[in-house]
Amino acid sequence: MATNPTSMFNTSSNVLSVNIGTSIGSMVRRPQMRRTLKVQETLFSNRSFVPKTTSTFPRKFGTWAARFSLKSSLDLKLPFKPLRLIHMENKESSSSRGALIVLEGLDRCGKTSQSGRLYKYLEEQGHSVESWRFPDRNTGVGQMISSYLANQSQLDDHAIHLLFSANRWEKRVSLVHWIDLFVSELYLSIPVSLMEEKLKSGTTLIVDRYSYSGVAFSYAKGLDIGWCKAPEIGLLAPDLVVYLDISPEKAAERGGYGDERYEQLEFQKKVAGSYLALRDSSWKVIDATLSIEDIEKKLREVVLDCMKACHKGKPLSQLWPSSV
Ligand SMILES: Nc1ncnc2c1ncn2[C@@H]1O[C@H](COP(=O)(O)OP(=O)(O)OP(=O)(O)O)[C@@H](O)[C@H]1O
Ligand SMILES: Cc1cn([C@H]2C[C@H](O)[C@@H](COP(=O)(O)O)O2)c(=O)[nH]c1=O
Repeated sequence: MATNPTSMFNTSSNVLSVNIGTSIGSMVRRPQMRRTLKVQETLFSNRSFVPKTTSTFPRKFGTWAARFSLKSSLDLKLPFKPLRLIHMENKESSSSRGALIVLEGLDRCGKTSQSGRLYKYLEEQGHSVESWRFPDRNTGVGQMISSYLANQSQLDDHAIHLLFSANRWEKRVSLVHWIDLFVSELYLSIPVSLMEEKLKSGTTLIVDRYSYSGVAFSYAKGLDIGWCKAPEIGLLAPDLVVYLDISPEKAAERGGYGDERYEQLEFQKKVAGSYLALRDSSWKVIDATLSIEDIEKKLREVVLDCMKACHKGKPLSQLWPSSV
């Protein structure tokens, strides 16, 4: 039995498969479970809901329950058999999509300044673009992270690592799509990947820090690199990672340095070493000690190239590109 939820689903096709029988059966019998079901389905979200390797007992029970519930309890005359698969073709072509651009680097290297400038430029050029950042401190998980970074709370290194990762997973899925199953109170939620959906609809995402920060900072604390990467597996892989390269000493001279937990020279030196271990073919390195304007120019070049490739049909992929 697969242990990684994402590995249980067919991610290569643009088809959504929903085992309606099982879901309706459970929902009709125990309406209070509807919320739970949605959460479970959200956790297992991807292109197909039906795990291929799960035990058959719950599925068969769900089938029976669906038939029993729908025929006997409610005596509903539904225009479909209780158990069937819905195949929803995703009309959005994978050929013309936005790019997932990630900015990485040591604290104070200039990511936020460059994200803002890049966003403004792309928007002015008429591109559909959004600026994201991790940690997203607006969510419940993000607030715990923020309090930890501000030294207002203490957490085990593994625990904070998992919170950072959870903060990325919670931005991956949004429950915005619902299918009306012809019965007023019965709704089946279709989890939609927030990030994937945006990219497929043509929006380019500029993301200030991503999984690479997650691994680099925890690995710098001495945690096992494979362990650090594991919770990131299955998140979308960036199309481009721009590493803003600055020495820890120079970064420490910049304004605002030292405000948060990790902004300490010796630790940042270790983080710089961790980043080196993470570089792969999706990375471009830009000298972050250049003027803001020069960095901006170089950044635009690599970003526009990447956006062109995505527009032409470069497929989306998942982390982690190399073996853990
Ligand atoms: N190229 C640059 N040259 C000199 N100073 C810069 C440059 N880029 C940014 N700065 C300054 O460095 C400081 C940090 O910049 P910024 O907030 O953009 O970095 P950051 O990487 O987002 O930081 P953090 O990771 O700590 O949030 C700011 O005071 C900013 O004005
Ligand atoms: C995403 C992420 C971040 N961190 C660290 C890196 C920084 O020191 C802070 C975030 O600060 P910012 O000013 O908001 O960029 O958190 C981390 O350790 N793990 C992560 O996944």
